Amino acid sequence: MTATFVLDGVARRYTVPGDRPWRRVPRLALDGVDLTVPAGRDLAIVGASGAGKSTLLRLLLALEAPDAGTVAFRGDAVTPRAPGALRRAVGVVAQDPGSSLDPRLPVGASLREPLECLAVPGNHGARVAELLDAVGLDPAVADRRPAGFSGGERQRIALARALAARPAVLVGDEPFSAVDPTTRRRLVTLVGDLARASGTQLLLVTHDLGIAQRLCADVAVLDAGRVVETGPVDDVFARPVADATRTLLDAVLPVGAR
Ligand SMILES: Nc1ncnc2c1ncn2[C@@H]1O[C@H](COP(=O)(O)OP(=O)(O)OP(=O)(O)O)[C@@H](O)[C@H]1O
Repeated sequence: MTATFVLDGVARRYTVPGDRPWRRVPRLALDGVDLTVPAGRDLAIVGASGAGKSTLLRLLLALEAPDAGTVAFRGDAVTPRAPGALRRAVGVVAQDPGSSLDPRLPVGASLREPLECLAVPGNHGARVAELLDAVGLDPAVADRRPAGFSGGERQRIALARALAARPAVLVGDEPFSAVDPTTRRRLVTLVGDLARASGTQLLLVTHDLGIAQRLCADVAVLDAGRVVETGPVDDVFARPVADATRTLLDAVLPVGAR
């Protein structure tokens, strides 16, 4: 079966302010990344702050082009100019639900948007009600604007929006970080259940190794712009090979210990 994503020798360079106001220096956010995401295998991308995780997602989503190397989605090269089938097949949920929900629109209209943009057949009103119900909200709230919801509720709505057009792949950049631990636990279970029910493949960036293990079969560890370890999440966490993986595992605070 064709892999969902294949990255081959991908590099991404930004220029950032240097030691003088007029100086700009290059910073390599991704440095020769080779990564294959097989179809049907949920993948967590983990790594320290600044390792390049969000940059990797932006390239996978064809929001930015690599400076070197190629990104392919289901066998076809993707770039911002030629995203191909990517936009239709992938739902995206960001860390900050505010960024995916228009504050001026009632949430029902926000949920309808992807259905209309992608000309999804069927009754959109009924689908919106079904989505709100699936994420544990009363469909009657469709008339309210995002400001009328808590952070956790907004994150649920953002999730419903990302799943609205029944994407083959759900890409999330820290989608559970903006909520309290109880809501997070509920959302993690919800995402797992919804993804399983609809056969949606998950591709998640997370700092939370527990979430990575709970939701994903595989993990890729990023360090300083390189993939330093990949494999089944249980194996990698039980027998880490890369120093960066060990450092991440050592940093997890066990509850109950002092
Ligand atoms: N638009 C940009 N302009 C300049 N530098 C950038 C830009 N985006 C990312 N970088 C730099 O590239 C590197 C990787 O950033 P990225 O956001 O991908 O890391 P990350 O692993 O997602 O970090 P975090 O976990 O803190 O979100 C960092 O050094 C960052 O400062």
